[in-house]
Amino acid sequence: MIPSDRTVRILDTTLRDGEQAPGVSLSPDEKVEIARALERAGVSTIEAGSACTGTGERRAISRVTDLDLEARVTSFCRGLTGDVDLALECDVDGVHIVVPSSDRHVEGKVGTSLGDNLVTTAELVEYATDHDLWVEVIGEDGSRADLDYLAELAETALDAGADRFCFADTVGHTGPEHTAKAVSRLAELGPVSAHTHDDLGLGVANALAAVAAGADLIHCTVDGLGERAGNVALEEVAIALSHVYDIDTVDLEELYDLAQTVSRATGVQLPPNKAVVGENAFTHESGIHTDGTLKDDKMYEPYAPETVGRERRLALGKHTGRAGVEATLAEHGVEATDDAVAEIAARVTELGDRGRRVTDADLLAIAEDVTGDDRERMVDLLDVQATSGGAVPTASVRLEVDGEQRVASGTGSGPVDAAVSAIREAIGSRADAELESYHVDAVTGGTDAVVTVEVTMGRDDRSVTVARSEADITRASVDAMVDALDRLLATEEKPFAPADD
Ligand SMILES: CC(=O)SCCNC(=O)CCNC(=O)[C@H](O)C(C)(C)COP(=O)(O)OP(=O)(O)OC[C@H]1O[C@@H](n2cnc3c(N)ncnc32)[C@H](O)[C@@H]1OP(=O)(O)O
Repeated sequence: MIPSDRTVRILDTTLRDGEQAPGVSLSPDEKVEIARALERAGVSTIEAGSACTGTGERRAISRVTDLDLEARVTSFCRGLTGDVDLALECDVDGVHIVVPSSDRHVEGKVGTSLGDNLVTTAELVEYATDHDLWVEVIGEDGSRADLDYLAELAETALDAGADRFCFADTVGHTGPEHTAKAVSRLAELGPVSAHTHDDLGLGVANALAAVAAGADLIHCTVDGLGERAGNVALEEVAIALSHVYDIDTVDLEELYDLAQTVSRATGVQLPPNKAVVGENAFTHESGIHTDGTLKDDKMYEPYAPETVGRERRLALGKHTGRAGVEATLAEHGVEATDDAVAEIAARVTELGDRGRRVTDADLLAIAEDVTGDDRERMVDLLDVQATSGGAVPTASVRLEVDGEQRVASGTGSGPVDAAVSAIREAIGSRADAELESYHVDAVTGGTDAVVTVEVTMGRDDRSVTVARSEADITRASVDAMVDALDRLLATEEKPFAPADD
C-alpha cells in the first residue's frame, strides 16, 4: 500500500534512455521542444542526454541547459571522471554516474573487481560533488546484483556525498517482490530512485513496488520509449499514482500533448491501445459500451479523458449498436426514426463484418440510403492533376463548389500537399477546415499497391472521417479530403464566399 501523503517525483529520461531506442535520434531543436514540454508537465529532473557521446550531443544538452528551466537538467556519465568533465562542459545541474553492480557487469563488462568498483565509485562521487554537481549513482543491473553488494555500493556512494542511489532493473528482468525487497533495503541507507524497463511488461508494477518500498524518484520516459521494450512510461506511472493512490506527480492534462510531441519528434507511432495516450484509450465502438457511456460517461472509463488532456470519441464498426448510431448521426445533425436507426445499425454491422473500419462518411451514406433523403453536394471533385519530381511539386484541381466550377493550383512539399493547397485556394478561406489526421495504409503489396487514405477534417466543433482506396495516392487523398469537406459544409447555410474571396 502506498499512502497518499507520499511525495514522489518524476525523472524523465526520454532525451537519454528514450533516445537510445533503435532508430531514434533527436536534433537539438527537438530536444529543446521536448524539454519545454516536460517542463510544462512539471517533471522534477530532465536527463538531457549522454555528454560522453560526442560534440553534437553536448551541443544539444547545452541547448537544454541554456533554457534555464525549473527542472534539474542532468547528463548520463559512465564511471569515468572524463565523462563527468564532459557533462560539466554542458553546464548541467547534475549527473547520473552509472557504475556496474552485478558480477556480470563489474567483471564481464567493465573488467574491474567488486572491491575496486567501490573505491572508484567513491572517488567519482567526490569528484562530481567537488564540482558542485547534484549526483545520483545508478547501480547498473542492480536487479541481478547480489543484494548485499548492491547495499554496500549504495552506502559507499551515499557516504561519499551522492544525493541518491538508483535501483536499476536495467534489463527488465525482475518482478515487484524482488524490487520491493531491494528498494526497502536501499531506502534504509538514504534517498532511492528506481529505473525500470518493460521487457516483461512489468515496468509499471515494478515502479509502483519501488514507491511502496520507499523510492521517491521514478525514472520514466514519455511513451515508454527506450532500449529494447522500453522504459516505464511516464504517463502510465503518473496516472497510476494519481488514480489509484491519490499521489500527484506531474500536470496530467499535459500528458497527451507530451506524448504527441515525443511521437512526432522521434517518428515512433503510438500503438492505438496504449494506456493514457493511445488513439483508442477513450474511444468506444461496441454497442453495449457506447450505450452505457452515453447513459453515464463513467460507465466504461476509469477516469475522464479530460484528466489527461483528451476527449472521448465514439467509433463505428462491426460492434456498433443503435445508441452509437443515433449519437453519431446527431453529431452530424441527422435525425432518424427508431426503425431507420435500427436498419442503419444493421448495415453498419454488415459493413464492419467485411473487416472494414466504418467512417462517418460511410454512416452518412448509409443513412441517406435508408431514409431516402437525397442531399446536394456542396463540393465535388471533377479533376485533379499533380506533378512531382521537379523543383517544386505542383497540383491543380477542378471542383464544383456550390454549383459553380472553380479551378485552382497550388504548390507544396509533395503532390498531396500541393493538391491540398489547390483545394484551399479553390474553396476560399471562409469554407476552410482543419486536417486533423491523415493516415495512409498499403492494402496490397507491390509497386501497384492499392492504398487506403483515411482523413479526419474538422470545422468548428465537428469532425468527419472519410476513407478512400485507390492505386493513386494523390487521387485517394484529394477524394477523401473533398468528401470530408463536403460533409462538413453540408449542414451549413451559405458557407462559401464569392469566387473572388
Ligand atoms: C543501461 C544503459 O542505458 S547504459 C547507457 C547506454 N548509453 C550509451 O551507450 C551512450 C551512447 N554511447 C556512446 O556514445 C559510446 O558507446 C561511448 C562514447 C559512450 C563509448 O564509445 P566507445 O569508446 O567507442 O566504446 P564502446 O561503445 O565500444 O564500449 C563502451 C565502453 O564503455 C565502457 N563502460 C560501459 N559501462 C561503463 C561504466 N558503467 N563505467 C565505466 N565504463 C563503462 C565499456 O567497458 C567499454 O569500454 P572498453 O572499450 O574499454 O571495453
